[in-house]
Amino acid sequence: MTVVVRGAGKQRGGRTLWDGVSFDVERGQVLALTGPSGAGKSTLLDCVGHIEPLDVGTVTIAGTSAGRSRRRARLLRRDHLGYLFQDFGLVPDLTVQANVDIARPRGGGRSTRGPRTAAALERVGLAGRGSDRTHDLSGGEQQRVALARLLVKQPDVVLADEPTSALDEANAAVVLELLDEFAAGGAAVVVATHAPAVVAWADTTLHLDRSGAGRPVGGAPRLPAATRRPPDPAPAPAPAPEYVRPTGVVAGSPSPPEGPA
Ligand SMILES: Nc1ncnc2c1ncn2[C@@H]1O[C@H](COP(=O)(O)OP(=O)(O)OP(=O)(O)O)[C@@H](O)[C@H]1O
Repeated sequence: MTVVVRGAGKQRGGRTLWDGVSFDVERGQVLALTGPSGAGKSTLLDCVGHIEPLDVGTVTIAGTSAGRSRRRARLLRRDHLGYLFQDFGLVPDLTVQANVDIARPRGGGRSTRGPRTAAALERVGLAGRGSDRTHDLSGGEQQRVALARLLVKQPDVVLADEPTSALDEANAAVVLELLDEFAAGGAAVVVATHAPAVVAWADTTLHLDRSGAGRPVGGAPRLPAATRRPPDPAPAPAPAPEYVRPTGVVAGSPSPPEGPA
């Protein structure tokens, strides 16, 4: 099990965002975190990502629990975790190449960095753009740079916060396709999202209901692969491009929540 969350709770401004949250994400599985705005999806993602601590409970990543140790949390971030942030998480004054080179590649030393970066940029459609300044790129292009960084890093766990919300359909399809590849390669993927198409694409859903108790009311059984596709697009002047998750992706089932039902 790559991600194991048990009895997690978090308060913000004196309010319980969520409490008693428990879930597992296996290798190759995609979990969608859903819930209304302010329910604490991004905060839960940050806690799983060891960007901020839980108030109570535990998060175990690839068999390691950092507990209260900042050093262990930093090592988990470095060695196992990869992020797609809503604001792309890039350094605006650096070039595209430098932003991808920030990633610490799994296996291989510095000598492999250049070729890996070049291959990753080509994979996301940014070949030849390595010397561009990041702040000159469109939002979709910046998200592609962030994806290239993940391709170099190849993390065990990919955490994505609204990864398609600022993108047009073509760029959103690229993001889901790449996230699919990470899952197919054995990563556990957790996506905070409002997008019905992303929820339909994911294997399982964990719903934060903003009840104060903050328990996950979701954890829907994984849809059969054949039905795991975005819903038919609403009638529109032009048909929306649609991304269908390929079959054969390894995926598991969610563990029942441990919190109060
Ligand atoms: N650094 C912070 N300090 C205090 N409160 C915060 C902080 N960050 C977020 N919050 C509050 O915590 C609550 C949960 O925020 P969060 O961004 O996790 O929700 P969300 O479900 O991801 O929302 P959205 O769908 O709008 O992105 C909100 O009420 C927010 O105002």
